[in-house]
Amino acid sequence: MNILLLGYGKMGRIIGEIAEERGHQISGKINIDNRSDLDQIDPDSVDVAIEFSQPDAAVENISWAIKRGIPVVSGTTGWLDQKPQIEELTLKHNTAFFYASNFSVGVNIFFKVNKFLASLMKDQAEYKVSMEEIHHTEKKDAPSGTAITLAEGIIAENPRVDHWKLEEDSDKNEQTIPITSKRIDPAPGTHIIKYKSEIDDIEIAHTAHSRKGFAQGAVLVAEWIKAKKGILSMDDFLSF
Ligand SMILES: NC(=O)C1=CN([C@@H]2O[C@H](COP(=O)(O)OP(=O)(O)OC[C@H]3O[C@@H](n4cnc5c(N)ncnc54)[C@H](O)[C@@H]3O)[C@@H](O)[C@H]2O)C=CC1
Ligand SMILES: O=C(O)C1=N[C@H](C(=O)O)C[C@H](O)C1
Repeated sequence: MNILLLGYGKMGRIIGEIAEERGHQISGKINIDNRSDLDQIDPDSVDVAIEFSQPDAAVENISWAIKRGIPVVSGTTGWLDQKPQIEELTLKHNTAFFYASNFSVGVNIFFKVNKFLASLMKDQAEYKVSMEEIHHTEKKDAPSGTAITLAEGIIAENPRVDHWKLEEDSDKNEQTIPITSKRIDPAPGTHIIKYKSEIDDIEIAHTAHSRKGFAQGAVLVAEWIKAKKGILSMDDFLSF
C-alpha cells in the first residue's frame, strides 16, 4: 500500500517506520517547510493519507487529500470544531475519513472502562469526578483530545455532570468535570480519572510508555480503511 504522511514530526516518523516494517511504501513525507512537494504527488498513486500535523494545519491537510479522493486517517487533536465541514467534504468526494483522538488499543479499552465506571457512579452523588492529563512540553493543545473524549464518555453516562473545563478556569460548579493539564517531558501521554468522596477515592489511569501504540493503531486503521467509504471511527474498527 502507498501511504502519504501529512505531518512528519514525532508521530509521522514512527508511523513511517511501522508502515515500512509492515511492507508499505511511503509516497511522501509532508511537513510545514515542504508543503509544495504536494504539487508533485500523483493522487492516483496514493492509497491512504495519514495525517498527524498540528491543530491549525489539520483542516488544510485533510481537505487536500479528501478533494483528491484519497481516504484519510487523522489523529491531530485540537481542531474538531471544524470536523463537520470535513465530513461534508468526505461525502461530497465519495471517499473515507477516519478520526480518533487516540489510536492505541489500551486507551480504547480505557475509554470503555471509563464509561462503565461513570455509569456505576450515576447514583453516587457523594463522589466528585475530576481528571488529570500529562503530556510532553511540545504539545500545542490542552486539554488533550483523549481527555476530551474521556470527559464526553462520563457526560454521556452520568447526568450529574454536563460539561468539562480546564482546572484553571473551573467554575467549581458540581456539574463541571475539572481537567488539569500538566506538561512534563518526556511524557507520551497519561490520563487519570478520579472520583473523590469524604470516605474514599477511586482512580483509574492509563499511561503510555511510548508513542508506539498510537502509531501502530494508525497504520492498522490505514490498512483497514483502504477499501472503505464514509465517516468512520474506532467504534467501527474495533470489535470490542
Ligand atoms: N490520535 C492519536 O492517537 C495521537 C494524536 N497525536 C496528535 O498528533 C498531532 C501531531 O503530534 P506530533 O507528531 O507529536 O507533533 P510534532 O509537532 O512532532 O509534529 C507535527 C508536524 O506537523 C508538521 N506541520 C505543521 N504544519 C503543517 C502543515 N501546514 N502541513 C504539513 N505539516 C505540517 C510540522 O512540521 C511537524 O513536523 C498532535 O495534534 C497530537 O496531539 C499525537 C499522538 C497520538
Ligand atoms: O500530543 C500528543 O502527544 C498526544 N496527543 C493525543 C491527545 O491529545 O489526546 C493522544 C496522546 O495522548 C498523545
